[in-house]
Amino acid sequence: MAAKIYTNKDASLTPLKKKTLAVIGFGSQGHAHALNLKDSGLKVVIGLYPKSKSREVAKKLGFQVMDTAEAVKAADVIFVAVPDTKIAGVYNKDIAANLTKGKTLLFSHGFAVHFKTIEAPKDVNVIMVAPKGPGHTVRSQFVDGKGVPGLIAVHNDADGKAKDIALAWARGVGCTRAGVFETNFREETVTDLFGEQTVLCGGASALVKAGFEVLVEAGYQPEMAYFECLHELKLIVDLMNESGIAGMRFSISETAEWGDVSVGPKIIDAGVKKRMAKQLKEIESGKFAKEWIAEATTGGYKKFNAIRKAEAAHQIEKTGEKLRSTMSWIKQKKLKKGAAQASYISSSK
Ligand SMILES: NC(=O)C1=CN([C@@H]2O[C@H](COP(=O)(O)OP(=O)(O)OC[C@H]3O[C@@H](n4cnc5c(N)ncnc54)[C@H](OP(=O)(O)O)[C@@H]3O)[C@@H](O)[C@H]2O)C=CC1
Ligand SMILES: CC[C@](O)(C(C)=O)C(=O)O
Repeated sequence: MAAKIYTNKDASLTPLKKKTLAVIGFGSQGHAHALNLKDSGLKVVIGLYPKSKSREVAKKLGFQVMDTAEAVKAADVIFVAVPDTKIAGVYNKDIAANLTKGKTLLFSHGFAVHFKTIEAPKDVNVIMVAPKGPGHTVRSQFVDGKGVPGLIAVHNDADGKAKDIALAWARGVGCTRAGVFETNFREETVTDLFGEQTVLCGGASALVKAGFEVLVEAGYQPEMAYFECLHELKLIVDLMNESGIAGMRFSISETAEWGDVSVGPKIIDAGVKKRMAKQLKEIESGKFAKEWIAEATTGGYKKFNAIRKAEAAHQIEKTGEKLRSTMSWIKQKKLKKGAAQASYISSSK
């Protein structure tokens, strides 16, 4: 039997009405869920650590901001919207002691629960609502009357209401406008990590940079390389997003389509698939998670920060900044991780 896709008609906000919802963290996902739930008429408070720069941003948007432990105490549903490798620290310090019977712990990615960096008590619901899109898009789509599709999962159903609460949250943040699919924490965690590493973020950016470098190293202008390998990628992916690979091929020239089907598989060949399958095993075995947790904790982000610095200095970024400056409809963002990310948002309705 085909899996059910839940839409607005299958999801009621009632399980969350007259409840207090705490969003812990006000970054990419946190700010989007908080604003969308508030605009859906629900009561939301924000939990943050004392020195967070996001406290002011959240206050200006009309939220009551509390210390994390206080927000957990006050809430019926607690969305842990902090970085995956920090969840255990926040959980042990501020959440565990205040997580009394009947509360619901909610995640938008299964990393901490699946890899057991935390273990919640049995008398608490543990659920997931994972929008399949970046937080800033979860917000901008909602404001436009749309929504990004999402996944729900129930890890622990303490009171028999866990799935209804997950569906209500998915409705409140706009996911049921697009369609919601039920999964489990393992499947979401593994497929999400696989997608972002090999195709969406890791695969796509490595492919774009490789194409850019080949053209520039062969003497072509960086502006040409940027248009061909990065700018137009979005336009092509938009067509795939609207109507599949077939829809994209419908719009491109016959010459491009022949190049696509005859040359593409020689570039992304069996070797790439083999390495993708190997990476899938490393995700499944927990090897990736173990190494990433070590880098983010005992490693102090040393390797990660060095790579971030080198990547930001790549010629493609300077070329892009110059070319995007004439396209006023592309927002010019000053990107700084960890500095009140929520301030890039479109505001509350
Ligand atoms: N980014 C995305 O679009 C997606 C993220 N997810 C998941 O959502 C979760 C959150 O990720 P993301 O939104 O990217 O995170 P961000 O890095 O964007 O934001 C994290 C937030 O947590 C806050 N924070 C850090 N430490 C603490 C603490 N001790 N107590 C309270 N708040 C704290 C940060 O504070 P400050 O503002 O001061 O930095 C920030 O507001 C993760 O589980 C992630 O996997 C899932 C799908 C997509
Ligand atoms: C593709 C990256 C993502 O998995 C996402 C936006 O869904 C993430 O974790 O940020």
